[in-house]
Amino acid sequence: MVSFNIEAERENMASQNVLIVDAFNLTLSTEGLPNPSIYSIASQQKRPPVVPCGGYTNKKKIMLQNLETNAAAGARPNNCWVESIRASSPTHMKSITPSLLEEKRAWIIRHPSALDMFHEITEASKGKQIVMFLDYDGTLSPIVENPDRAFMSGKMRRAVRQLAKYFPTAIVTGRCRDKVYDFVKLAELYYAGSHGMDIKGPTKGLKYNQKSKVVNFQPASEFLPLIDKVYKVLVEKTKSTPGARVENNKFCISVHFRCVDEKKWNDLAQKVKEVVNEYPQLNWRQGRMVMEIRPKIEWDKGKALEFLLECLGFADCSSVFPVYIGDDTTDEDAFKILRKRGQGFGILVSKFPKKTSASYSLREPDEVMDFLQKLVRWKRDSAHTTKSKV
Ligand SMILES: O=P(O)(O)OC[C@H]1O[C@H](O[C@H]2O[C@H](CO)[C@@H](O)[C@H](O)[C@H]2O)[C@H](O)[C@@H](O)[C@@H]1O
Repeated sequence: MVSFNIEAERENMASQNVLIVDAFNLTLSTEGLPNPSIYSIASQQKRPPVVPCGGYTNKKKIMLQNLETNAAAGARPNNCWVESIRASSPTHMKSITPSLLEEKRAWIIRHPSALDMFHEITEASKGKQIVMFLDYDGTLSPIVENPDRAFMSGKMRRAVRQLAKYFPTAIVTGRCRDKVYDFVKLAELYYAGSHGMDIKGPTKGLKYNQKSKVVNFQPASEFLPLIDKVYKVLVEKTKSTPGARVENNKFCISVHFRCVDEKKWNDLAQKVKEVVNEYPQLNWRQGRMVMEIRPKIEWDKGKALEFLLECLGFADCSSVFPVYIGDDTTDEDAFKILRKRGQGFGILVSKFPKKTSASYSLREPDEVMDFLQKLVRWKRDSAHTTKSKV
């Protein structure tokens, strides 16, 4: 039986900018498009072809608006984007109806809980080397208002430490690598910061494969001075917007609006857009109540995943089983790569139906921890069984 807390669902939808619209009889999907975030009905002339999205049926539709498309086209920030976030906030959103609950059930069938499907997942991994990829915010730590206080719990840290004893483990995050290391504090992990643009291998040597290489990779290093400069400009430009916060993530910049009065969202987006428009080498996309500004290079979390597999000596290996767990639109790049390779699985952390290329779901960081602990117990038990047979 699927049950969920409506208020929590609303908050989650609001924080991830998903809008459920009664009035439109359209179904939009981001299938097959680069970096899907949110597609807008209002920007129909510009939006890429619409593909029916089989899962979302009936009168209620998920309306998606792609900020990145607008940004790339040099458009003004789309009012529809602000409207979509506003309309999905707890105070504005319409009630959750039986048909939405029905959609939720249908979604869970397509993206079942990785905890419920644990046996199937481990069966599929048999004889293969599991490699773990973990996003940070919203996956290992709960979403909080102040990004500097997004601490992971001691229990979660112990779970990740145990995990890394059995499987090569990487943190793949939009954050600056040093900052995420300060939160995670585990030297035995691989870290891919700035959405994969800053990758470093373990400082505490762990060798899983004789072919593995030392890792230290920064594909956007020439953008460093530009990012620094634009960060300063954005701080200056947004300082008059109460609650706005600009975070320097080394190779990218986050402009947070979680604490900004929603009446000011449009203004803020306009300011950010004006700055980004002056630098054709940069673009932006949307995360959870955040605008992410980054270099226009062909690099993302999916590419980082492939790069790390290669470093670990698993480039053309059919016996590797990558598992990627993440909650944000930027994690979709990695989920897609796994589908394309036909290896391993993506697990989306979300409490509500959301278009995703992940195969499974987990509702929140606590469930991620349960899953990681279960994986460690399973590995320990199977190692024990193998030994006793010998
Ligand atoms: O790839 P991730 O590890 O998920 O990082 C993406 C962004 O996460 C952080 O922002 C998000 O979490 C904050 C703390 O819970 C929250 O306040 C914010 O609204 C979220 O968007 C981080 O601060 C950003 O720099 C990352 O890019």
